[in-house]
Amino acid sequence: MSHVAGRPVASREPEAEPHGDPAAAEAPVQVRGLVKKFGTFHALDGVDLTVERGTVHGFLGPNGAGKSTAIRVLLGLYRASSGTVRVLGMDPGRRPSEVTRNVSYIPGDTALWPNLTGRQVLDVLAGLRGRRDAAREEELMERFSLDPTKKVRSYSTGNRKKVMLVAAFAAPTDLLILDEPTSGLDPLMEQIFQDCVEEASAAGRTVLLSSHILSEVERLCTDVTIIKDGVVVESGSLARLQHLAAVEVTVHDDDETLARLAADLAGSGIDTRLAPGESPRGALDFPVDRARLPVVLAKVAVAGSTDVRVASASLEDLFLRHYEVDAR
Ligand SMILES: Nc1ncnc2c1ncn2[C@@H]1O[C@H](COP(=O)(O)OP(=O)(O)OP(=O)(O)O)[C@@H](O)[C@H]1O
Repeated sequence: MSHVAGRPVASREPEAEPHGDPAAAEAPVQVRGLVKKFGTFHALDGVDLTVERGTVHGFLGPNGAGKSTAIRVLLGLYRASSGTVRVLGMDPGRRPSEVTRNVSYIPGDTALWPNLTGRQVLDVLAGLRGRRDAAREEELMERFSLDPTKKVRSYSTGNRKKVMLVAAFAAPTDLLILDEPTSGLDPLMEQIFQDCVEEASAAGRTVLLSSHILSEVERLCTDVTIIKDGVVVESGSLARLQHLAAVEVTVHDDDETLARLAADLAGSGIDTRLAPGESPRGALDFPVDRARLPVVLAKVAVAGSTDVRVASASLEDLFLRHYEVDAR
């Protein structure tokens, strides 16, 4: 296998879809009504997902929501039970090898060949793909501080992940599908990962990023899809979803004024999270639907409070809304 080390590997099969093809004009990932059953269990139950060209799209959801299953269908590793799936203009169920050759994929569980060195793994992966940017691989190995001469079995979890990161970012692909790519990375490497995603995006590459690290998604992603129990519960641009979600209102004043305001708001059905008889202790801090904000501000004005702050929901607020329903 090491015979291909350090030099470009010739393509053994024809390219999937040349650029300029009508397929190049459509969104790199288009999924409609995707159902994936394991026996009678619906792991995915009618999922729609569109990842537009050049975007970094966050794919979020609680454990067991169906993210990895959906990603495996995108790569042709699982067959869809029903629905339509197009990746780079191809049906991965019918052309799995062409899809995998043209997509940089980091699986959630990084099982590599234990007897190969990091470099030999990169050789194999590049050989399977049929195209390689060896100079970029060297640069990324340096940035991720990866010693490619060690055998995989001696690598830590983080170092195994780095081999996949180097292979994914260095490969000359237009689409990266990354399934929890930073699990096991230390904060410094996480930072380098984020830089690499931003560089990929700046170069016009499209990224689908499954992650549990909300700060990572908030920094990197333009769009998000949140999935739960195999069903999409939110999807769209992050800015729009944050706009539609509840806002957080904070009012500072003396306790007497705040207690009066809380009672007034409660009379209009707005819960300020202040239990009966509880002191506001200098601040009221509560979420409210954006549509009801004018009512809240009118009551704040009547109370005579002037120290008021309104903040958009964070991705965490958005996400926890769905988690909290789960916990009930
Ligand atoms: N090969 C399989 N056979 C049977 N059930 C499976 C299989 N793969 C996944 N599942 C089930 O499908 C559901 C979705 O799993 P999946 O791994 O896609 O979730 P996930 O969103 O990636 O979760 P996590 O965040 O924990 O990685 C789970 O209930 C899981 O147990």
